[in-house]
Amino acid sequence: METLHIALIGFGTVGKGIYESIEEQREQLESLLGKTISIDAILIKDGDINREVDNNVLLTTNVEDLLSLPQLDVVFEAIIGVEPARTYLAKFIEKGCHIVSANKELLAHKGKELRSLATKYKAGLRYEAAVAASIPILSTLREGLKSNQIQEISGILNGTSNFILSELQQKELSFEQALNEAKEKGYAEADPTNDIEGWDAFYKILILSDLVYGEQPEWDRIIRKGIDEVTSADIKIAESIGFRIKHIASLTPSADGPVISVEPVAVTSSHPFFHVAGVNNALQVTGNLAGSITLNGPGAGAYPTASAMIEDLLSLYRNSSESVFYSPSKENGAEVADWLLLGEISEVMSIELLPLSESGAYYASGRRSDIETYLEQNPFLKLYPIKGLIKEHDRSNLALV
Ligand SMILES: NC(=O)C1=CN([C@@H]2O[C@H](COP(=O)(O)OP(=O)(O)OC[C@H]3O[C@@H](n4cnc5c(N)ncnc54)[C@H](OP(=O)(O)O)[C@@H]3O)[C@@H](O)[C@H]2O)C=CC1
Ligand SMILES: N[C@@H](CC=O)C(=O)O
Repeated sequence: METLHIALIGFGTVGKGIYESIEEQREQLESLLGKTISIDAILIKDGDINREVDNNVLLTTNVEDLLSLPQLDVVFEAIIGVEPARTYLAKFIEKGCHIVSANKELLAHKGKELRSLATKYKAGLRYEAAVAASIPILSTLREGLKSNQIQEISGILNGTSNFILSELQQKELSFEQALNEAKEKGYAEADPTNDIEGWDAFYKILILSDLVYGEQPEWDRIIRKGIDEVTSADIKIAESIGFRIKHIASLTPSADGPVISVEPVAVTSSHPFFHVAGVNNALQVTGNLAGSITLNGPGAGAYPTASAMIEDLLSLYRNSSESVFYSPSKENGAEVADWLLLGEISEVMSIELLPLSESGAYYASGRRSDIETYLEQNPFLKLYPIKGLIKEHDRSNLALV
């Protein structure tokens, strides 16, 4: 049988997960590929750490050692940030190697450049793991919803944030304790700023925007908030009146291009994200023909991420197209939305607020810009968009709480 020569860049949570998963599934993979697999080399940063890998694998801190291998078919990249990953991948693509990456920061910034380089050098570039780890959202969009116009994608896209919010909701833990647990489990990035400030979900939704609409909005026009300002008190008040706070990224088309928001949202029990707990991610995709489809599964961790990357490896040896583009209609989606406001009202304004509890929770309906104007005069109020249905009888019931 022919041999498929592989190298790994990065041997942390994800890199190790890929190595172990290939060993675990070797027989099945080789039978699916019709080739034997050889992991020839691994690039790491710290040459002093002892790594449990086969003696035949070249462990190196010098990328040139990988570039000078006599044959290299596929490079798995799992390091952090744009550089040096971009420079390394460009060199491998120029050699005609296929790339499988999990690096969402790199792909949000440089995906377009790498995709055109890959086309030029006839190399495959896959990155399913970069968005929602094990959930096959990119292949669902590419392969399963090609004939649809995608009207909305919304998702819980950061496993660490969902894990922390769930822990705060279910247990008497501090934010720091929950974050430390997420680090220990390999969900959070080494520097978790990207997770808790919403950057990680921001990069992921940008990758989806590129894939579905062929473009990204201007970054400074995107609302991006993390979970760093969500308190246990917010979570408990919301819970007591039937809401759950979730960190959600949304993508919709508009006449002016894609519109994105990334922020904590109050979801009602009717919404499919209400019960998405722990490290799980979920995506709701609305297609004009298919209607709304929800996918739910592990959004971080060694093996869920390795699963997506190994599926990418298999897809490289099948024929499948790189992207699905759809031109949105000229109509913008409805701008009026439902809002949950938590906190103290200092100045009354001409906006209808429905009290939802005695401990400072209010419902409002209106345009974001109007509500935000209201907030300028009421700095002690926090705003959460609501997702899920609010029926009239729910509103009056809640008002009595
Ligand atoms: N953890 C997860 O659940 C998921 C992570 N991802 C993405 O996968 C990537 C890797 O994440 P993760 O495995 O968690 O990160 P880790 O911090 O666990 O591992 C990073 C690895 O990259 C290596 N590395 C860092 N810089 C360099 C460099 N310049 N040259 C060579 N190797 C380098 C490190 O080497 P050394 O060991 O020597 O320090 C380490 O092995 C990130 O882009 C992340 O966003 C995507 C989906 C899920
Ligand atoms: N740190 C990320 C890892 C997966 O992308 C997360 O928590 O979702």
